[in-house]
Amino acid sequence: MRLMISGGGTGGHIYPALALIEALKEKNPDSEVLYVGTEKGLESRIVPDQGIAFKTIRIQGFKRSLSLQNFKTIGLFIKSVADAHKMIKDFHPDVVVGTGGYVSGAVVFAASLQGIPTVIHEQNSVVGVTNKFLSYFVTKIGISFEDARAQFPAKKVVFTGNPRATQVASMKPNDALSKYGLKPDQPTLLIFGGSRGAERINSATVAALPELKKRDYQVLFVTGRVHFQKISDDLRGQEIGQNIVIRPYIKQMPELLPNFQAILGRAGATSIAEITALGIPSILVPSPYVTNDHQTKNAKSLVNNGAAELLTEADLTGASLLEKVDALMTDGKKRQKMSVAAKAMGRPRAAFDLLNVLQTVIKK
Ligand SMILES: CC(=O)N[C@H]1[C@@H](OP(=O)(O)OP(=O)(O)OC[C@H]2O[C@@H](n3ccc(=O)[nH]c3=O)[C@H](O)[C@@H]2O)O[C@H](CO)[C@@H](O)[C@@H]1O
Repeated sequence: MRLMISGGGTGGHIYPALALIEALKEKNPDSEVLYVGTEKGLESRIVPDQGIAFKTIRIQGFKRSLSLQNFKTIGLFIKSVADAHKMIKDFHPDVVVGTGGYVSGAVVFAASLQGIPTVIHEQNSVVGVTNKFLSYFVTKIGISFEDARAQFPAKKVVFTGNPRATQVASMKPNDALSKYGLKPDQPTLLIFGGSRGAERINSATVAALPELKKRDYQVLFVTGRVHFQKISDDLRGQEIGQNIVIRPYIKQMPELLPNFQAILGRAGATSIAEITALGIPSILVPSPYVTNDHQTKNAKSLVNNGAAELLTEADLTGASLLEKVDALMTDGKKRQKMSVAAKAMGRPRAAFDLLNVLQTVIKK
């Protein structure tokens, strides 16, 4: 198969694309893949690292309010569609896939204009702007939450789950924590705010550190690259504690994930796919800054099934974080229940189910 794929901006759009590529290479090692992203998005750091062919186009997002900038954006969109058009002509894909972000809008739209089979993948329960636009042109749409179905043309929708689930589901506990200076045999909590980090989760964690360092469990606190320097500066001279490790970003999240007894984090859709694939108990702090509050919806789908706990950003302080985390890390029975409930929601075959969708549109 010759696959052209595009997903950009944040990890939540990029990792599902990489997981789909991994599944394709497993089933069909001779496949050719070209990933199209932007220079500015996280994909320009993440994708070439994986040894995947990567090209960029320029694009920018629309402002939600009426703005002169939007005229420039329309100009850039037309140019980026033309650039994508040329890349498609050169690469001759059998299918073009978009996993979200503005860049996938230009690439998938250009492919559909050329009559090439196209598939988009929606990770969230509330559909993103780009995928909503593309849904009128594409051949098929893979979704990860049933709630998304009604927001798309019904005939095109296939429930696949999020391909990232497949990539992490097969991972077993291992000693990867030792690479970060943590003990593999000790209960460990991951605190992180999605692929870019979250300032409020970071500040609440920093406030809780003087207590966290006295605990029997370990904490891996991942700040997000942009926040790391400031946190390091703020903590300079303070004794952090042997059981706490602070990092800007984790490149090898799949191998680390099975080693956590619990996670405190945002409720981004790809994080949720990982949590449910592995059955990891979690405390979710949905970002209130995303379109239509979709992270709250993502989080509630777990909370309503007893798979996770909710901590709203409005209620998030060092003290409330500590209280929730302590309660979970010291109650093995509760974690066990949440783990079973979370795992029941997992979609470990998602990448292969999405791959099947690609194969059916190519055959057509
Ligand atoms: C602020 C924002 O717009 N967030 C959106 C973005 O979130 P975001 O990009 O944060 O995506 P998710 O939380 O869904 O996924 C983050 C991904 O990054 C990985 N990771 C994270 C940190 C790290 O150090 N290393 C690492 O590999 C995680 O393992 C996961 O695979 O896309 C999601 C999927 O469309 C949406 O649901 C979120 O609402």
